[in-house]
Amino acid sequence: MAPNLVHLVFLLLALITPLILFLLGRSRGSHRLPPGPRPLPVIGNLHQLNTLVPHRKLLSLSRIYGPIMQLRLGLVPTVVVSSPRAAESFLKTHDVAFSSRPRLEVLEVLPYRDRSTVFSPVNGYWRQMRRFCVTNLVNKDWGMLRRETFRNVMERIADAVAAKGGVGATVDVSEVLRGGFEDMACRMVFGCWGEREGVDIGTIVHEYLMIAAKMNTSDYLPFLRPFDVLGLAKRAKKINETFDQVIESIIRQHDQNNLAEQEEGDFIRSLLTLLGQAVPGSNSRQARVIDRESIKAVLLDMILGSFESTWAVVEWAMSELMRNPRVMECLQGELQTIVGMSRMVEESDLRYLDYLEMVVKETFRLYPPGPLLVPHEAAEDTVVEGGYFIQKGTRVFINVWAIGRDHEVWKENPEEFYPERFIGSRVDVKGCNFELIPFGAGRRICPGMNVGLTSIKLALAQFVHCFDWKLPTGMSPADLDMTEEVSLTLTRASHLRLVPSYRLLA
Ligand code: HEM
Repeated sequence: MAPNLVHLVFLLLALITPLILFLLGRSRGSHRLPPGPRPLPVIGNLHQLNTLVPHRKLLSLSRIYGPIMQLRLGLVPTVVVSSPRAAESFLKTHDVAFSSRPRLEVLEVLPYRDRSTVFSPVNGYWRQMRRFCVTNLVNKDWGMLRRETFRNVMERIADAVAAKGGVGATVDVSEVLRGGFEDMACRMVFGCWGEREGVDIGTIVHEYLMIAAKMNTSDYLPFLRPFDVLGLAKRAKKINETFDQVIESIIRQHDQNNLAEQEEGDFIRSLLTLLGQAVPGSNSRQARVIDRESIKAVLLDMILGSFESTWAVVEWAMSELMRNPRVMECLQGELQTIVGMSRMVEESDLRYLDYLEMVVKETFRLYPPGPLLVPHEAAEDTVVEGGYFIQKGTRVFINVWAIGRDHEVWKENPEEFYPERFIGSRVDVKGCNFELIPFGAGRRICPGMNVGLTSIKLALAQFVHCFDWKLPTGMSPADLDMTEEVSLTLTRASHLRLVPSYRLLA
């Protein structure tokens, strides 16, 4: 678009926005809106979130304006929730009203956009597909796969150590973790390894998460949609074509074989048995029957959900253990006592590893993989905690990252990695204690929570039990770079590189 036209559009909006807002304000009657920073014409508070780490900026704003804070991002009213009590009001007391999802622009270019369960409103289609995934994927017994995956990962590390004569090999822990978890996710969801037709599925997933996480101007200033200002729609189209080719080839492979001879645990084959089934309560935008697009959408949902969120937690936990040798020593001591030094950790050991449990909770508190959850949207006008009025259509961010640092809750030095804070505490991560909700809570709580948690615990236990770890020569714990990168997932910006040595008896 010619620059003059863009200026004209902005000028017009600058003139009419106050009027629209005035009219919207009148229709709220006497209700009280949450406090928040004053928005600018047209862009609202978008300029305040122009950062790579919006959860941090939102925390500092909430310290000024309170745990329920109203912003205007472009034309979209947005509420940010930053305390356990406020989160409970949105995700439990008014769960029905806030379980919807906004329609993001990048989704519009996906051919199966209306079939995604992650971005579907709460309806019959969402319920049916989510239930199906829980029964046929998430609740399956993945013990053997996990055992094999982490045994392979440990062997790869041992090979690296052996190649250097037993000492001094530097291992890219981030890369090893990512590889192991991605292969495991691909085998669970697709029944194949993470590379397909020369395409690395992990790279596709990362690109999707990066695109979905960008503060896309067109989502907030819808009149800019035709111009794809940040080029995100173009990127989404491209990555989608690649994903579609990969997923078609995987489905065809499962399709060619006889469906009657269904192998136990083959998720795609189970999904294919749904083809043509009617969807209860489907709306006009979604499928009335389950079709091939629905199957692809669900596969994309599951692979997006299960990739980065898992390995990122182990990566952060290992980083904190390197910065806190005392905690590492306690954890290794527990493993030595409970598991012994002559074998690797088994899944059946996990229930006895209380200190490991606390280390994992502490990692989730400081590094929740989804720092703002997936955005929710108000499906109806609602009055929440504190008597604040939340208008239908308001976008809702739950700042889980800020809740994990709430001074009112985590009184003893919230910034410190201190697993012992959970001794004698009943707080867990499963969505009932709103001070720690890395998986969300309520209707939209992560369906992959149990499988994710077990994989994380087993991976971390193996890393710490099978090897001793040092920082590369010349580096002290304080030198470790802890800079964050946010796609939809909070990961380390730089790879974690460490030097392992054998720990278990041969
Ligand atoms: C440590 C591992 C994981 C973490 C921390 C995590 C976290 C989350 C979070 C925060 C949400 C959004 C909740 C909300 O909007 O309120 C979510 C949703 C979701 N997760 Fe996970 N997740 C993990 C593992 C998994 C796995 C292994 C799968 C699949 C097997 C999965 C599949 C999904 C799906 C499909 C949704 C969308 C649910 C919906 O909108 O109804 N996640 N997850």
